[in-house]
Amino acid sequence: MPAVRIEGLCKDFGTTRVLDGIDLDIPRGKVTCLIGPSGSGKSTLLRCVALLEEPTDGYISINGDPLGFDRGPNGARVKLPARQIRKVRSRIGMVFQQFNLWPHMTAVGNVSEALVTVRGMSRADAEERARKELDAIGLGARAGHYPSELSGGQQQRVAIARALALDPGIMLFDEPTASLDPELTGEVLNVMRRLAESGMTMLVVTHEIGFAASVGSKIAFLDHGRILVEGAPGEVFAKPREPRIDQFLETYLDRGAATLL
Ligand SMILES: Nc1ncnc2c1ncn2[C@@H]1O[C@H](COP(=O)(O)OP(=O)(O)OP(=O)(O)O)[C@@H](O)[C@H]1O
Repeated sequence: MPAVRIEGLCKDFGTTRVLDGIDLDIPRGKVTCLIGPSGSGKSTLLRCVALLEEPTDGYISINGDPLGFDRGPNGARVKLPARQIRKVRSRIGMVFQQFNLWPHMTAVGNVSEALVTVRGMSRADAEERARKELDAIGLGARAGHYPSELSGGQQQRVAIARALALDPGIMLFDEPTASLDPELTGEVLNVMRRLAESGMTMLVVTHEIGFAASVGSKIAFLDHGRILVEGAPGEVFAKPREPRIDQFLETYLDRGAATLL
């Protein structure tokens, strides 16, 4: 059973259909990357899996458990009760393009807060756990620093530690390096690469084609709300390619990635 199964997923904003019947399995313990032109629906798809957007139609399941909606009698689509939704949703961690750290809290405060408020841990236990998470991503020495005292790359690593502290089974990343200067991108990608090596199930929206080609075991190329091509990097990027993928690569391919393809 895949970690995440997406079936017939559709999302409309007003009269515009942004996701148009997405079927995708996210394998357990692997990295799946969503790539595609701007506006193709990548973030919307990820946000539906995180339940930050309510799908207009279709189904998502996490380890076989329905997320948000289930099939009811007579094939009707039934919204699940809030408590059930929260339980399945709690297995998912998410990292955004913007780091969204609390400015008035230190790194350790940012990582430990949800452990206290959501998981009910004591403040002392939560801070001990937070320090371990920060150590693991090389930020142990910055535990007492405020976000304004950290670089963008360090702030994003704190955001990753914050998500990991809640022990998610699946991590979603929405263009986590898009707001970083190129010299800070590498440190965040390295943390993600190590997380992948540890066997974390990851779904990553990225324009970092080199990362997708080297770390992703599955790539889904979205175009106008549909999956145009899906497969291992070797299949998706093999020549001759879909003309839409060629066009996309011309726009986004950096020199580092060009040597990989
Ligand atoms: N809340 C919203 N209300 C209305 N339209 C939206 C909303 N969110 C996204 N859209 C539209 O849905 C389409 C897909 O957006 P989405 O952000 O999912 O694309 P994307 O592939 O992630 O793009 P990018 O690479 O630029 O981030 C776009 O046309 C966008 O304008």
